[in-house]
Amino acid sequence: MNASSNSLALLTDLYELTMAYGYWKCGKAEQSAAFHLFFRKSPFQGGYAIAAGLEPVLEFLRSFRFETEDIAYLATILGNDGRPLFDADFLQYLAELELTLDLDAIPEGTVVFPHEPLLRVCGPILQCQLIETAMLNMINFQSLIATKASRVVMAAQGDAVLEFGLRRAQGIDGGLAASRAAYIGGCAATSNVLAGKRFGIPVKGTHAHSWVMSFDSEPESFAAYADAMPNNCVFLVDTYDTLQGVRHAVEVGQRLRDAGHRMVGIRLDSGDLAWLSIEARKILNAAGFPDAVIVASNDLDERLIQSLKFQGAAITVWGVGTKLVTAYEQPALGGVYKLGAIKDESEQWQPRIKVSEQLIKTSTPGIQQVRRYVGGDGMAIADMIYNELHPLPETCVAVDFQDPTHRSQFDATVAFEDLLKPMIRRGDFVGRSIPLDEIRNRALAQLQQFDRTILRLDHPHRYRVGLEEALHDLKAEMVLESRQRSKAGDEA
Ligand SMILES: Nc1ncnc2c1ncn2[C@@H]1O[C@H](COP(=O)(O)OP(=O)(O)OP(=O)(O)O)[C@@H](O)[C@H]1O
Ligand SMILES: O=P(O)(O)OC[C@H]1O[C@H](OP(=O)(O)OP(=O)(O)O)[C@H](O)[C@@H]1O
Ligand SMILES: O=C(O)c1cccnc1
Repeated sequence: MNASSNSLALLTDLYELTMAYGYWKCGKAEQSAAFHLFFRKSPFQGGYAIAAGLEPVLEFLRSFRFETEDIAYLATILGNDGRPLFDADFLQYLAELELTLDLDAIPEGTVVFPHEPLLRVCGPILQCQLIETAMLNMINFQSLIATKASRVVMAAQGDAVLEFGLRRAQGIDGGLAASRAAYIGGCAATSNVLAGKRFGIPVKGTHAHSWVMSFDSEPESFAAYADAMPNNCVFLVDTYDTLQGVRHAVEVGQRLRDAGHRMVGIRLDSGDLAWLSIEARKILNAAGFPDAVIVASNDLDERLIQSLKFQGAAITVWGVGTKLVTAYEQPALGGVYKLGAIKDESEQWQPRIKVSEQLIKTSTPGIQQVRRYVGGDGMAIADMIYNELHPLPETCVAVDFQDPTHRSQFDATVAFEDLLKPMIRRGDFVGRSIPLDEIRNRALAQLQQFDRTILRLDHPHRYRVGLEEALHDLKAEMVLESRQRSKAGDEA
């Protein structure tokens, strides 16, 4: 019997399971821990990211359990000694395991910055560890693509961006997840029909060169397309001679108009997109089609779109595929998942730190929350990461992450929002499932809260993210202690 399940409990790195086994063996399985998922550097040389991937994480957690066939598989894994890696009793423990974790998360579509916890997981350390890899996988990829999309959409300056990436995406899940994330980042539609069905994203498309090539002539191909879909005609005009193609589109467009329909526009997919679009616009306008859209595609990304805008291109809709869905110039967001605190035998939280030679890689201790201060004009002023284990003073001081000599003060009159929201408590979902359109609107609205100097594509102005002073001091103390301990160890 193959009771097929949606659970992805085995979607993990083996070391999560070996650690889980270790925790179980040494009696630490139920010890409470707090982990944070964050990235250290904004992608694409930019200054921000768009949080995405939470809904799939919630789905993963909702369906998380080790099925009979998962347990049977785990029983077949052998260690280096050729014996089963895991005890039967441990596998029985996994078979009965139900997650009892707390999860707080920054909602999808929020503008986020390096070092800010996008997710905070509290509960039995064994459970925290078992879900690490899958959560990183989902948040890293979708946040990366949502960010890429938001840059592309920003470069398009209000023109629609269509996501055309499925055929060159990183596999099936990469294609689906990318379409979802690209929509969050502001794309208007996708060519990916399954993503449309699954996530409710608008689907749009034109036609390929093969359509034109399958007829004896281009006009014949356009006419046949118009017969089949008189209200959905965006003619691909560059199969042979692009400007001649535009004239052929115009001829068919006039026939459509005479029959009471409307040609939507044309698509350019090769050649000098700036020059061709300007010439095509002249032809379309002269023929009485000033509203016909000009779609462009061909290896576009945010920089090329910016350049084409600079050149005065008359493109009104941008079809962007490969470079968007593969995050071509930076194919991964380096999100990590670090332990911030653990409870001791007397149930007191003890902060923990991972010290690194590189200050940027030294983790932040405590149970963290992110506070975003907002000015009277609605613009974000700065973010402050604080430790929920310590009460905040009336006036908070945020010590800049990169430059500790820079400190900002926020008294009780400054408006703020705490970004991490309760999603799961003791295994039960307590958040709200947010429709994708609402997430997308949140991202678009959030971007308005940040100065364009912060959002610009390259060498952006740095938005201030700081550690609340007491947390900054705790971190500094813990780093010093750790250094002293290792020095003492060296000397002993
Ligand atoms: N005006 C422009 N400014 C900057 N880059 C452009 C401009 N027009 C097109 N490009 C880009 O130049 C690259 C090459 O385009 P081009 O159409 O010459 O080659 P191609 O795609 O190999 O053509 P074909 O499909 O006909 O073989 C593409 O990435 C395209 O987006
Ligand atoms: O360049 P991208 O940003 O990835 O956008 C998608 C590309 O995919 C299609 O080309 P393809 O050659 O696959 O098919 P076609 O015959 O429709 O041009 C389309 O014409 C675009 O050029
Ligand atoms: O509809 C289109 O024009 C399209 C779809 C996928 C890839 N390239 C183009």
